[in-house]
Amino acid sequence: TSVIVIGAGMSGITAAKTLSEAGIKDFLILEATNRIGGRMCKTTFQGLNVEIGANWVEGVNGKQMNPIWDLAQKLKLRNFQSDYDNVTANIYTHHGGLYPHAVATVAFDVADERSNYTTALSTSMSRNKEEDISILASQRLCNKVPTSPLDMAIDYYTYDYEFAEPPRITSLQNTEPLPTFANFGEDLNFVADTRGYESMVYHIAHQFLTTSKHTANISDPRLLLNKVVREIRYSRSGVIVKTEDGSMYRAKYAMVSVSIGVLQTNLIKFHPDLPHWKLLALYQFNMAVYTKILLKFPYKFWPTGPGTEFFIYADEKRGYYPIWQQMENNYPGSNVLLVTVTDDESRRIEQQSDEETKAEAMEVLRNMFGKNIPDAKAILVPRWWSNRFYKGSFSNWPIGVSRFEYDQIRAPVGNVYFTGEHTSEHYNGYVHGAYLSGIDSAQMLVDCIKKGNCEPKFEGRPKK
Ligand SMILES: Cc1cc2nc3c(=O)[nH]c(=O)nc-3n(C[C@H](O)[C@H](O)[C@H](O)COP(=O)(O)OP(=O)(O)OC[C@H]3O[C@@H](n4cnc5c(N)ncnc54)[C@H](O)[C@@H]3O)c2cc1C
Repeated sequence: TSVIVIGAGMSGITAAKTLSEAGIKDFLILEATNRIGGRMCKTTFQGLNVEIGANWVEGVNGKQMNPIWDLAQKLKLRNFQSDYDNVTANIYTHHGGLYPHAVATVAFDVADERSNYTTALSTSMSRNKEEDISILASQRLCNKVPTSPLDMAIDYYTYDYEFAEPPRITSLQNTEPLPTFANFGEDLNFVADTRGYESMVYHIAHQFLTTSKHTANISDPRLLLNKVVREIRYSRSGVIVKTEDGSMYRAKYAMVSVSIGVLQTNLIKFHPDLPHWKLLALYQFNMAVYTKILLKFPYKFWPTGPGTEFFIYADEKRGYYPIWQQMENNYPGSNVLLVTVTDDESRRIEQQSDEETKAEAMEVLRNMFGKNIPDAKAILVPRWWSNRFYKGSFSNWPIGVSRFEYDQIRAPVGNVYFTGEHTSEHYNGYVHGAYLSGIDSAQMLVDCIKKGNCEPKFEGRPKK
């Protein structure tokens, strides 16, 4: 085999397809789980097909076409443009009831000023090649650090809800403005299709892997499921990949597409160890945790209709069951609510029972809607952080990592290549980042195999 691709999520499958199209067809894909798609993953909840991983096509209706939006349209994936416009009118206090619209509007205006300031600051700092700071530091500079429950809730909605980490951690210069929205557009479209968002990965796989005529399942012997890679030995003569079941595979090259969260653990042992420069870069980047909790009710007690899709709960504790989405648009008649938590709250919730989480969520809902609402009949709590094959949901760019270090994350080490959303040049954290990185990393490898160009050029270290 020429290449062993490790992992069959969006990036691994796209990388293998790119290799195949370049005539490199003797590859093998080793995937730890019993399915392809990775963090694009549907499941059933109370009779609905729902997404526990990626849900939105992010970056729609902009000056460039997001390739994932293009694919979603070709596949006619059922989707809905998320309506955030009226969220100012839907912010609940932790004492019960809504904030008066005028109060919330003023708070949103201040948040807008803060955000405009930070974006302008980021642009000028990048132009002047100044060192990066956190988003929080930029908020301090404009003397507008959010401290009240209302301001913190709006701040959470602006930053944590996108990056899954707070402004004190997130890099200013690498997120403001964010290439996803600047290039592909500001809109987000929520996928709610019985085939699942993962059907996009299957669609790509079907274009180059053999499919069984009877079942439409992938039957290609080059895709091996339930193969947990535990060791990669690499040397000038090639790679030897060992899996948990004791199998051993040889190839000239490896393409590693596992998440940066997995690369930060010792699930996969590299022999020799990855070099210090590589480890430093991998360990400095962050794997954030974003958790979408679904709750099913006997009936609706929340407002529905235009302008009600999203509502915010402003607790004294920042990030405590903060962002709610009612699913009437996406799953009519389902009586389902989605609440999103991130970061430390996600980790805390993953470690407690679902019953405890349900009780906490119910208390929050009773704070918002009163004591007489019915208990949830069912709850779904995904656990991406505890899962050894993911260790979180997506990468987030922290302060202290420059473009130079970022390039080290995606740089190959000998004949071991790296791909995945965390290696995307501009779109880390997103499905389109995973897709584009699969193409880019495979192209790097094709250049090496076909043209002997095995030392890809990245930007040098910035001069101080
Ligand atoms: C909760 C959540 C919400 C998200 N929301 C959005 C969203 O709305 N919009 C958006 O654009 N993006 C979103 N994302 C991010 C998006 O899902 C990812 O960026 C993208 O799917 C990552 O693809 P990937 O190929 O890089 O990695 P993965 O999908 O993680 O693929 C890597 C594969 O490697 C396998 N693997 C791991 N370890 C091993 C091993 N040792 N041996 C063999 N195989 C292994 C895994 O099982 C997996 O299949 C979300 C992610 C999560 C989890």
